[in-house]
Amino acid sequence: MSSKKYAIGVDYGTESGRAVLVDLNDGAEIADHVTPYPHGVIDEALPESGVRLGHEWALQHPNDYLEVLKRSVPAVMRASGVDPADVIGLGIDFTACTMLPVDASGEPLCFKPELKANPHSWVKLWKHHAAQDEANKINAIAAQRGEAFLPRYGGKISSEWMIAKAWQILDEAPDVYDRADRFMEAADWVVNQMTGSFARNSCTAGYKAIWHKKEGYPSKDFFKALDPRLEHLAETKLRGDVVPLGTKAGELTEAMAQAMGLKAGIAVAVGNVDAHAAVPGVGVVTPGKLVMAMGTSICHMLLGTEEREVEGMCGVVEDGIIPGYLGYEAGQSAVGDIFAWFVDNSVPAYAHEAAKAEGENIHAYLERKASAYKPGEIGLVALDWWNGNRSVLVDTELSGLFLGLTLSTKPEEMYRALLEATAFGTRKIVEAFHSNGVPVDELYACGGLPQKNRLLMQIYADVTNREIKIADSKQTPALGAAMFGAVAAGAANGGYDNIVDAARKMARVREETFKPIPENVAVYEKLYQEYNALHDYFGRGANDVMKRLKAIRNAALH
Ligand SMILES: Nc1ncnc2c1ncn2[C@@H]1O[C@H](COP(=O)(O)OP(=O)(O)O)[C@@H](O)[C@H]1O
Ligand SMILES: O=C(CO)[C@@H](O)[C@@H](O)COP(=O)(O)O
Repeated sequence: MSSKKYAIGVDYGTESGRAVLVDLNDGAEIADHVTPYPHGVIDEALPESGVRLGHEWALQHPNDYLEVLKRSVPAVMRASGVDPADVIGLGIDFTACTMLPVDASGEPLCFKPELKANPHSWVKLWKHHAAQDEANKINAIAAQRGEAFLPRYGGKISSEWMIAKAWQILDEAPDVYDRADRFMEAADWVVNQMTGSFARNSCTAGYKAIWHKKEGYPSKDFFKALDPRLEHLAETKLRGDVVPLGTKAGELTEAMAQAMGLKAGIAVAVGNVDAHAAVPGVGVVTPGKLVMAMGTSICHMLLGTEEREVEGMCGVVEDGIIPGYLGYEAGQSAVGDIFAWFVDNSVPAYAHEAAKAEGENIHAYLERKASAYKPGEIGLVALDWWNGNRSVLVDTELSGLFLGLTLSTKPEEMYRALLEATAFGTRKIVEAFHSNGVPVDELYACGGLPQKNRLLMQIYADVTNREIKIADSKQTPALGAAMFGAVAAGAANGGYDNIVDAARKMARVREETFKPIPENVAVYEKLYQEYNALHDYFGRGANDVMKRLKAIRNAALH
């Protein structure tokens, strides 16, 4: 045992989970290890039974999450050579709302032989979008009843969230609904597997399950108005104490400690949302600083001192990110995913070959070629709705659009247009907050994208006309999760008593920042007006062609 103390943060992403061992003195990331989920994202057919899934479905296998603990935690311990006796706490962060039905002992219903061929018994991943009908009804009924919670979620409850997903289970698989003792966030379920605790964290409950610190869940009357069978949802299948971030959920059990190569009894913090854990991870503990967790999607987080209504925000939750502040969240449901789609589906062989000849990956090749253009020179504008629109329109039925294509358009121009489109989407969000009394003075970026694509970051600075600071940490959500693990352990055990102290000691940003270039800002201002016009035309009902196309496609499929 040494005088140095450590915590482990485990970050559960969409495709993989990673464990990071962190030095509690300065936040140094001593070792990290990634475990790709053995079953990945299940969006075509169920494992074993082969049952086919519908459009917009996205499931996961709960055992994959435990695999991450069993493979990646021992791997970081081995690689670091740190004595397990010096690891005092563990925290996790997760995609959300990623939810699953479990029985009274916490066993996922998809483990039961008689239920495993039913898709509704599996984990519904955050990007499972098949509960849109339920979400539409939730919104219509909540608006009609004048429910006070609706403005706190930007006027719309998303199909990605807990109530819509639970209701979809009831609608389509009432037997699975009846068998479910609880619906749990995967974040809370993994903590349950490590500790035995059924505590629910206030972050996922607040942002994803319409829970409020003072008012709790929506009323029984509201649930009954949705469907009489849902009347008791909150006190039955959503029951469990909702506790603040940084709370110790419990202690690591003997069995899990053995499997993970750690000491039994160490503090395990309640779970957190990946994007939200990144906020203290970049050292943001005060208002005015918008944190962008940039990867397959972007989540935008911001602290405020007052509760404001902001169109299309994902939510405002008291203490939802940092205790003492209102935590605001907005987001874009596809960003890196759009670039991935483009390189996988729309880049011709000659470009792939040229990239290969240069020894570059295809993104780096397209970034280099796209950097040769000045803003405006490509003559294209795109709408970044390949996975629907999460903010500010909150509509998963919207889809992508390219405008300005000609016979001479090159793949790198289209790539640049997509980078710009996602930047315009972020600007829309920045403006929604800023003009509604939640100031955005600076941007902070973390996640995979800022490290992968400099052009992208410069475009974001130019389009938003704001300086962007970049997290020094490569694994910012995991660092944030480890900080909460240290808070769960407490200062008396070598950790911290609160997240602000932990962030001050452990978080860093890089010296280099991305600053807006005035001549680029001026051109992007014009392009943004064009984006905005298209955004409103296709997104606010003037032309619902995107929805009609989906309806025609659905009819053709049946
Ligand atoms: N050079 C690049 N430029 C832009 N996007 C990239 C580049 N390389 C990979 N991507 C995209 O980054 C995303 C992965 O981001 P990352 O932060 O690592 O993952 P996650 O969001 O799952 O945590 C993928 O969607 C991928 O298409
Ligand atoms: O919805 C949220 C956060 O609210 C995210 O968990 C979800 O967008 C997934 O994020 P990543 O793409 O894994 O960064």
